[in-house]
Amino acid sequence: MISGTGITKTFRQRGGVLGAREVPALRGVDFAVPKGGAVSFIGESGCGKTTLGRIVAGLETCDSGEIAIDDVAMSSLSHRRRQPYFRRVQLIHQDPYSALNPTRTIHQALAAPLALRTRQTGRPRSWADGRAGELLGLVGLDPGYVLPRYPHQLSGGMRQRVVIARALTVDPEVLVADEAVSMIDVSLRLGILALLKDLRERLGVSVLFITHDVATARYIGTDGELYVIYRGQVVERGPVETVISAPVHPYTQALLSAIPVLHGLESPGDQRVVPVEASGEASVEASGEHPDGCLFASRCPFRTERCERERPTLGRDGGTPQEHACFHPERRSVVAVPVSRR
Ligand SMILES: Nc1ncnc2c1ncn2[C@@H]1O[C@H](COP(=O)(O)OP(=O)(O)OP(=O)(O)O)[C@@H](O)[C@H]1O
Repeated sequence: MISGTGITKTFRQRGGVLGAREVPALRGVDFAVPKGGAVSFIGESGCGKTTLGRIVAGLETCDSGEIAIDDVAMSSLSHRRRQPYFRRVQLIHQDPYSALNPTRTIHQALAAPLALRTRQTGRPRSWADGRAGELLGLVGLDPGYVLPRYPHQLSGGMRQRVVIARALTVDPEVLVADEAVSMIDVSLRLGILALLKDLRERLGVSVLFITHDVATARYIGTDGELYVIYRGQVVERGPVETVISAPVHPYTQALLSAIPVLHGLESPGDQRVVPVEASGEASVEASGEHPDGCLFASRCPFRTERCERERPTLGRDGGTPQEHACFHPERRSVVAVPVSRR
């Protein structure tokens, strides 16, 4: 079990005509990934998803807040004593090509972490060779074909499976999948998602899934939780199906309404929510408009004077089944953006 409380991170960006500026990437994020569970974070580009994934995997530190692994607060440990805990959390990047050394065969890529694991667990050296084949089989690859090859000799989907196999060498308890299928050919994506789902079931590994795509979040964990993140703040959180079928925060509604559908197949609805702008950077720039108010106020069609003055926090006000950070939570029909069949 891994959890985060009040995770906050601000980056200082240099350069540009305005000189240095502070970019709040995460603003007090709370989360919990139960053992064997699936939690998805969804939001537009720049909302802080990758930063959160890196903090959870121990690759980045937060400015304030606490990460706890199996109820042990990471801040209470020295850097060295933290490492065995963070080893239980493995990050799977979106780009499987850059994650693998192009000058090493897959056998070599797996041999190093397996040699370490062999020493840690006191197993005989011969165990590592057998384990490499076992792990490749587990992720749906033929070891005889894959082991002697270099990354460029494999397809994107196969490379991502190798990256997942390498993550499994240390027997992790949590996989953090950051846009794990976004750089893979569309035809191969479903296979990788099915694999992550299968690993959850077979190995009991938890998955923290980071995506901008509602459909993949739904696929990975229909029994899990969905966190909708906007400019570093969680604005809606609840069971995946509840949040997707009955979103109450206008941002979630806008995010869902931005899903294109073919003419004639739109969801029925009577109230249109403004689609989300493509650029997260643009919304960051808009932050000056309501410095103390709701982060979404400047783009929200339902804002009131209170929203511009006060920032809502995550809670269940209004009797909704899911948590939300909105003064006007309401189920509104989401009308997907129609696109032409041609
Ligand atoms: N190392 C860094 N230095 C400065 N700013 C950063 C750094 N990493 C992230 N940021 C900024 O923090 C904000 C959140 O970035 P992050 O990559 O976490 O978002 P994201 O939701 O994962 O976006 P994307 O889907 O485009 O990767 C962005 O405004 C980004 O420009």
